[in-house]
Amino acid sequence: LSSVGDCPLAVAGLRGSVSQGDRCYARPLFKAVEREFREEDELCRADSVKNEGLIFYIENIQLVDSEYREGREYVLSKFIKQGSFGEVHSAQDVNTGFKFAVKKIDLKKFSSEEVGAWSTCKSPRVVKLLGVVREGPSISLFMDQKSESLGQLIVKRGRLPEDLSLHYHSQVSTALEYLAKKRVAHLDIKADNVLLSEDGRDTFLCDFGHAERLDTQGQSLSRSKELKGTETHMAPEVVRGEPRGAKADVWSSCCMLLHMLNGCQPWTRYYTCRLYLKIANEPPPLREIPPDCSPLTVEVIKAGLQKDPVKRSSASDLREKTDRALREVGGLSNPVRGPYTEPLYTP
Ligand SMILES: Oc1ccc(F)cc1Nc1nc(-c2ccncc2)cs1
Repeated sequence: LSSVGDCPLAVAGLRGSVSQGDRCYARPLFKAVEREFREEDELCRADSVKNEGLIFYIENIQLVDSEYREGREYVLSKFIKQGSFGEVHSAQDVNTGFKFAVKKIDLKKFSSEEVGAWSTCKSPRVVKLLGVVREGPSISLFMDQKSESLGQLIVKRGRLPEDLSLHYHSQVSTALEYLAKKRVAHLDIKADNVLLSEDGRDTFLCDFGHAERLDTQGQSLSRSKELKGTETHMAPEVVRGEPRGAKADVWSSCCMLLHMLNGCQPWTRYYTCRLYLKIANEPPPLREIPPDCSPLTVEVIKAGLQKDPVKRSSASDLREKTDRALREVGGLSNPVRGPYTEPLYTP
């Protein structure tokens, strides 16, 4: 067990236990570990359940005899939500009292991309992945616990004021700028996957369950045509099964901006049927931009909801436009915990 640099890492012992090593080996190792896990005999009996994985931040998560098991080294507390491919609970380390969130994924549904893409992201705008441990037939992903998601705040407030919506959109665009530089597409950008700090002023992107790595041209390496993400926020190229990349996240971030401004997801007030065909064939949902929005906010949404990904703004262009729009409305002045405002339309 040795700590490396400022982020001691427990690297998967391919056989049996959790140990430490260097983060930069996490990804190829994780491919190997994933293969290992898959090939692993399904006969792992309860008493010989394997416990192996990577713990990135060892000071808060304490291994015991180089193992980290639910019910022993940590305990689950309340159920939080159904994340992508697994249930999310809040949890606490028995020895340190450290609280965190954990998503438990069935081994068969586990994609090494969720860890590979996430573990390369070290940005203040992306929630920290604290570690990954296999527990028999499932994989547990540990992350920093946050108080609530942007999705929950929108439900509480009905819809958000323009300045607060632009403030959050600017931060998410910053996260997308970072992901694009790291050649990662998240592919499930939505308010439920944006977590808030205690005071509600800072956002953290989470849930890389649909993430894909990008090539030097910014196109997904996975070549998968699988429909990924949340239908109301899917970009036209995604629903058409065309090559998708970082620009798909830009489209989704503007769907999220409409969700914040209106209090309802785009398309849902006009259609109840499957939306894929509407997204592919109809014009972008610009008619859903609230009439009282400032002109620069309209510019942001028009630039991000270009159906052709080539014409669509990049995350960095969109962040600049969003910051200008926020300045035009006088900056962030509304409180995060403010009054309930009736959504423009309740489905
Ligand atoms: O992909 C994950 C990997 C590990 C986790 F622990 C959680 C997630 N996914 C999500 N977690 C949340 C959430 C967490 C904590 N508080 C409020 C919401 C919303 S989506």
